[in-house]
Amino acid sequence: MVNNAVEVRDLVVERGGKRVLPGISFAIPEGQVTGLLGPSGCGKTTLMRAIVGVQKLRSGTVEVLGEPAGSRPLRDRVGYVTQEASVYDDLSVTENLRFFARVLGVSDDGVQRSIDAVDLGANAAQVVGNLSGGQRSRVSLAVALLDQPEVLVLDEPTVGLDPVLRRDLWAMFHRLADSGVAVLVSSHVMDEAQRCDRLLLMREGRIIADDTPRRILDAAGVAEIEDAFLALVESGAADGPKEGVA
Ligand SMILES: Nc1ncnc2c1ncn2[C@@H]1O[C@H](COP(=O)(O)OP(=O)(O)OP(=O)(O)O)[C@@H](O)[C@H]1O
Repeated sequence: MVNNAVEVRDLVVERGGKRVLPGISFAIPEGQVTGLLGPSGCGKTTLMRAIVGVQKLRSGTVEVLGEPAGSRPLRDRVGYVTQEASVYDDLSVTENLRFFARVLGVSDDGVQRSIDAVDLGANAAQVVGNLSGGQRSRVSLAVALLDQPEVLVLDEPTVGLDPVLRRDLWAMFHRLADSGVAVLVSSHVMDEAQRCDRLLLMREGRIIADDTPRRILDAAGVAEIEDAFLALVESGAADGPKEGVA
């Protein structure tokens, strides 16, 4: 049986006076890579913020590993990588990792393991300020991996990466999932959909599909997720809240 790492019920979030999430419910299983896909501005980041517990909720509940999102017992069990690299530009890759390892109480073995996991071994001694955008975001990812989280939330981790690196990162997400981690990856690029075990398709704050890529394609009778998305929008699936927790 697949256990759910995250359960969201009737979640309503308002930002700047606007209802960004109008009341959504869904679950994210452990041991799988779940893709959160939808156009820019549809609410992906807001939803991820709610899952990691840094977003004020208007109503509804978000449970992670059986605990309220953001609660103390989850501190070292949930990893979050934002779109902005949150590392020190004037330190090298290794120095950054050592710094955060000390803060988190992780041994130096963890530093090397994290650097290897994101394939930055060749850049380990380089100052982060001199790295490319994609390399910098991989340093943030390495930091998030330090304490071996059970839930890993990644906001558009593959933006701007070349195809080889993208492929390698997706392979790493699947390795983590195979070890039991619930990996949630957002993207506004629909062609990343096929790399996910499950998909949450999102539009204007609502989840319009929650299933495997195969079943979403079959249900719409199309070959591409982008076409399935369009078919769901045209069929009106995007107009009302989707009921139930998968
Ligand atoms: N700090 C904020 N104050 C007010 N409104 C906000 C704030 N941050 C985001 N919003 C609004 O909330 C909505 C959802 O934004 P969000 O960043 O969650 O979307 P997204 O799907 O992650 O977009 P992207 O793919 O471009 O990152 C947008 O309409 C946005 O304008």
